Amino acid sequence: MQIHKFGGTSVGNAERIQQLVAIVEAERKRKTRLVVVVSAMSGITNLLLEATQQAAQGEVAAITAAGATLRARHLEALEQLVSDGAARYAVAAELEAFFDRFARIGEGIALVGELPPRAQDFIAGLGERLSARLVAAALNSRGLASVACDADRLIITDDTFGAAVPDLAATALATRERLLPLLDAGQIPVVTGFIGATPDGVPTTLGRGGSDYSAGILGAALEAEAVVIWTDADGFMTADPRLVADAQVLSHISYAEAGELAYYGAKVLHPKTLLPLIPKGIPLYIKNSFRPEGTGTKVSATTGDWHADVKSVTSITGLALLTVAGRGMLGVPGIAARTFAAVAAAGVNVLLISQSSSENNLCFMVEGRDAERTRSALVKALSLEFHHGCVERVEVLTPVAIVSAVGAGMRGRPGIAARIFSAVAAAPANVIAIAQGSSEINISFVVAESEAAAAVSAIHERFELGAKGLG
Ligand SMILES: Nc1ncnc2c1ncn2[C@@H]1O[C@H](COP(=O)(O)OP(=O)(O)O)[C@@H](O)[C@H]1O
Ligand SMILES: N[C@@H](CC(=O)OP(=O)(O)O)C(=O)O
Repeated sequence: MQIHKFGGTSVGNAERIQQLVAIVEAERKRKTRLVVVVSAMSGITNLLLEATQQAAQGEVAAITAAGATLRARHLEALEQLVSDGAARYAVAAELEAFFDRFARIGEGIALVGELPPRAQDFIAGLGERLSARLVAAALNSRGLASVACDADRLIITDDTFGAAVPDLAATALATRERLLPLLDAGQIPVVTGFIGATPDGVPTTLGRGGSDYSAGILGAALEAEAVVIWTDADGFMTADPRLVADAQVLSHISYAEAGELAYYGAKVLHPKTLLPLIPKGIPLYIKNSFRPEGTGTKVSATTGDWHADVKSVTSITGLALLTVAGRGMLGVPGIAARTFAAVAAAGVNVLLISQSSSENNLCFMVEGRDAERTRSALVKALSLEFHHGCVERVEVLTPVAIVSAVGAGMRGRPGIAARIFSAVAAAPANVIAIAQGSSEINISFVVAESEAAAAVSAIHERFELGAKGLG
């Protein structure tokens, strides 16, 4: 049994869904038991969230406008995908019920002028409920028996709306109980990615981009033999192909390498996807739905791509660097603990940490949108340190980017950092802060956002990642 997940671009319109059907048909010939996981059509999650946020400001017209786009995109695709009138009518009626719920909840939000997290999560996951029905209808009209399944009856989570944490044991039970009979009956379940529900059935979401994670969770629950992520890139590449024209596909990398790459900006995979798969040793494949004949990338416990050092360079932009500084910080215990406790209490995610060895400067990276909130939380939490003069400043530098060089072959090999930083200096790009984990498979550093692309290209070139052609 395999899980095949299709991202927003791969279900973005009728033509893309036809391509999905062709892929599933070909895979079905190789494997009888398949589970399909789908994201919302590209742009739909943003449309839904932006409209409800505007509604919460009292702009009810935003709901009407978004509702019209939602309806047009899905009904137009349905029209092209299902020729049988009765079948189309039945699916259209299901979709209409969701459009109606969106309008009613949206109007309610505008009326009360507030967007409760619970309502936000329900709205955020509507796109997946719609696309799952479209995809199942398209598969059925091609003679591939399918049924749309809402994951709020499969993936059981806590109630952290917007970033819900799955209960893997409860999920395995629910998923096996509901999906195995469908698979036994020769059906293809088409499961909504991104969404789950609390044990009492309140819908949640797994975090933006979380449909990949859904595929990983379902893969582990069903003990799949493989999880395949269909996206719009050929696989994990030596760099983002939008930044480096001669980036190459990596044919086989390890879970650890893929985890680092995903965490540090390779958007082809949500960083949490591998977590449920690793303990079970289930391999994951990334493949391009625009070029299904390509070999893609295999991700497993071992690494097949032999490469002596750096394998891939990634970057994340739109970040801010916060620095807590003061000459009096030297030898004062607990400043780091108080700093990060305050950051955690503000609900802010830290992407990288670096401390100068003289201990008078501690810096870390957060998303740009969290910068001001983090700064004020720190000024408040460190008020005693300010008072005693051991902390003198909390500074924000933005926009900055993290650039990361990743490769299992970097471990224990001297001279890699020197080659990375001489390439970056020649780019030219100025390195603001550096971090290396003790796993030694990743060196990350901070540059001004405007210099990130040049730094990525310079490392890619220095390590001959384009020319060599890995794998
Ligand atoms: N190292 C990398 N390897 C491959 N793709 C990358 C890498 N870094 C960034 N990307 C980008 O990630 C994009 C895929 O992410 P996304 O559009 O979110 O996919 P989907 O909608 O299918 O979930 C690719 O188009 C590619 O430009
Ligand atoms: N639709 C959701 C979940 C998702 O994973 O989408 P995609 O696979 O298109 O990145 C989002 O936009 O966050």
